[in-house]
Amino acid sequence: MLFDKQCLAGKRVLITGGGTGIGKGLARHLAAHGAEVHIWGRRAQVLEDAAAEINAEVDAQRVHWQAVDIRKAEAVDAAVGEIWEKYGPLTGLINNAAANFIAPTKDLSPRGFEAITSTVMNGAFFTTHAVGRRWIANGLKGSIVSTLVTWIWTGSPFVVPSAMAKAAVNAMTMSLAVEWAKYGIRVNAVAPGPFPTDYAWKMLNPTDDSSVGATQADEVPAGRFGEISELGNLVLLLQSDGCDYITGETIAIDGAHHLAAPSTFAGLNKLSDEQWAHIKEQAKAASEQSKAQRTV
Ligand SMILES: CCCCC/C=C/C(=O)SCCNC(=O)CCNC(=O)[C@H](O)C(C)(C)COP(=O)(O)OP(=O)(O)OC[C@H]1O[C@@H](n2cnc3c(N)ncnc32)[C@H](O)[C@@H]1OP(=O)(O)O
Ligand SMILES: NC(=O)C1=CN([C@@H]2O[C@H](COP(=O)(O)OP(=O)(O)OC[C@H]3O[C@@H](n4cnc5c(N)ncnc54)[C@H](OP(=O)(O)O)[C@@H]3O)[C@@H](O)[C@H]2O)C=CC1
Repeated sequence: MLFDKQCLAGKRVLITGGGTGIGKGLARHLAAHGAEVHIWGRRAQVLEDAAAEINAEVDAQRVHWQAVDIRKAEAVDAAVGEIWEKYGPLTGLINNAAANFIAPTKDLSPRGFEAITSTVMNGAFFTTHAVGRRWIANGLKGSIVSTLVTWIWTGSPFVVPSAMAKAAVNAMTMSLAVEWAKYGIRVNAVAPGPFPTDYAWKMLNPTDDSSVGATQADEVPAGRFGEISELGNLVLLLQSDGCDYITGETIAIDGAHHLAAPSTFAGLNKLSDEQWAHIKEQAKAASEQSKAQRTV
């Protein structure tokens, strides 16, 4: 293990979207290094199972969960208040929850645009605001890390609402780093390259036709996908007290994918309307399955 197993003892970190994929991996990594972790999502059973699995691994009740839809500002504020009252102040926040699917922009409906942007942009703001204003009111320092994507630098066709909303969270990162530095609140972000996770790959690569640069390992200069423990180590460093002078930064962790430029969905330009209809059908079936499990 690169870091001491107790290096995050005394830390209390909220991870939105912490019940699956990268968020769950980060919850596991931070809990394995001594942190108390709070995970959010909209499916109670998924969260309960994730918390139980990690708690069993660390042999402690270190992961707690709440079913929260981050698009609802009041619910976000109430849930953060509940953490403060029941457990104590958070020391860190990871804005990780997201929604996304590939689609030709000309065919996007306003509701499709809103489903993605309201989650990524509004959700990250509501959560940051609910946590940050409590830190400021209580005179506490804190660390915010948002999970972005390298499209904040390159843009990407076929995922325009995601690229726009992630760029907005990048702007929030730089802006609040300046506004909140005087309170000891650090605001950073990570921009992962491809780290295959179940749900993201159902949304971003649902058919054989949709296998292009952004979701492939062969064009990553490092020659492989990212591993969640690597991302975990970076986030751990940003959540620790070891590098307090880093703020306002978005750090790419992508094996140089975006510098070599195959990191977007440009390869989807070749698809026909029929192929897109099939992609939509597959991605929507995956969404419906997960929506049937939502409890909020
Ligand atoms: C280099 C590699 C980079 C990889 C970067 C990864 C980035 C990611 O963010 S991956 C994250 C993937 N995870 C998720 O998306 C998890 C959350 N997802 C969901 O909640 C659903 O899948 C959702 C995105 C569809 C949103 O659900 P909800 O808010 O309940 O929205 P609705 O189902 O009501 O749909 C709203 C609207 O959107 C249209 N729509 C849904 N799916 C598609 C699709 N695949 N293609 C086109 N349009 C879609 C849907 O039809 C609705 O519009 P209207 O028909 O106009 O009502
Ligand atoms: N995987 C990859 O290669 C990359 C991922 N990223 C980013 O990493 C993060 C995690 O993605 P990944 O793990 O792959 O995908 P997942 O789909 O597994 O994670 C998204 C999480 O967000 C939660 N979520 C979505 N909408 C809401 C909402 N309204 N309120 C609360 N929670 C919500 C989902 O849970 P539920 O649906 O139950 O609410 C889910 O747990 C995202 O920000 C993504 O953009 C960035 C670059 C690359």
